Amino acid sequence: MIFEESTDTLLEVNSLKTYYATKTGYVKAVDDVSLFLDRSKVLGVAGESGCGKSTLVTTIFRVMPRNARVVSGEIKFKGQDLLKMDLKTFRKEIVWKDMAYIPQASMDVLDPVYKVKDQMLETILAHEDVSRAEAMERIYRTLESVGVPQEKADMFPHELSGGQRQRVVIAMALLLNPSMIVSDEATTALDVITQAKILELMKSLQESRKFSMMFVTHDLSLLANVSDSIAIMYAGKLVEFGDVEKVFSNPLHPYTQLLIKAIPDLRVRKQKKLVAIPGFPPDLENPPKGCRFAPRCPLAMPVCSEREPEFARVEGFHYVACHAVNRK
Ligand SMILES: Nc1ncnc2c1ncn2[C@@H]1O[C@H](COP(=O)(O)OP(=O)(O)OP(=O)(O)O)[C@@H](O)[C@H]1O
Repeated sequence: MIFEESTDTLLEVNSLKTYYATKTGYVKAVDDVSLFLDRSKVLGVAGESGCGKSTLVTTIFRVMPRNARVVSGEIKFKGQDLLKMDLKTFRKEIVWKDMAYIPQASMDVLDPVYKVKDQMLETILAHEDVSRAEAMERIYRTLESVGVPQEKADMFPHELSGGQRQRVVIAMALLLNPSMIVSDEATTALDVITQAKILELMKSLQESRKFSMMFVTHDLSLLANVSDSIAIMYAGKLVEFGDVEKVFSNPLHPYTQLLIKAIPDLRVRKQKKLVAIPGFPPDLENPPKGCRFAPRCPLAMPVCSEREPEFARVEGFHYVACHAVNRK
């Protein structure tokens, strides 16, 4: 799928399908997803747990579980299909250097047996031909830019608080000055105040350093103030994609509408009753025919359980896959 709205494309995911092989069949975790991210922009990706967000991210970084297969599609980064690159070259030339990853669990990146500075040093020296002294200088500068005092560099990850560890992981991601940073539920494990601080830090770093960011979360409310565009996933499918203002002010897909209704309004003291979405996401090994959201959809029509809705442009940079919207 070609998106005309992309003016300065950095990342382009085209018709991507990533399935997991199981004893009984295939879990269609990412099933024909297309999206893009422009340079110096932020793309927010949201959806309930199990909708395929992490599978999308691990496919981009080629760190999928062993039973995962890319069935079809391409992931173009700076015009080059990452899935076709030799894995060794990809790891040496692209990962960390040009695109970095901040996962939910900081300990997935930080090795507990290395001091912070030694891990950071290794990351720099594995990719760049610089002296140790230059590398150390950069480590201290980067730690400072994320609000971690230099002396913490001598500590082991377990000696830091959860928030500090997450800041160190952000510093790791920044070390080689990548063009894109992907954050997968990077603030989820933190308390609400630390979460807000980390989010603010990531946004200010993105603005000052001008990298592109893909921010993945199950919490749509986090995306309103940081994103330029929003992609909503449901059961392995992209159901809505567009400019952040369009998606928040005029959500078109019934699933997006329900997600937005479920966001508490912090300005109101007495909360109206929050709307929980009834039912559960489908089994991705045997997804329902037609629209995967139809069994839970308040607007479902007979056609919805017959035919899959087309992912189509509604107006400007705003796409949706819904029979009810697209037939209007
Ligand atoms: N290794 C695996 N083998 C089989 N199925 C898997 C595997 N990993 C994930 N899945 C399934 O693939 C689907 C998508 O999972 P994924 O982790 O990508 O979703 P998610 O939106 O990131 O959820 P969460 O936020 O809970 O991680 C889910 O149904 C999940 O159970």
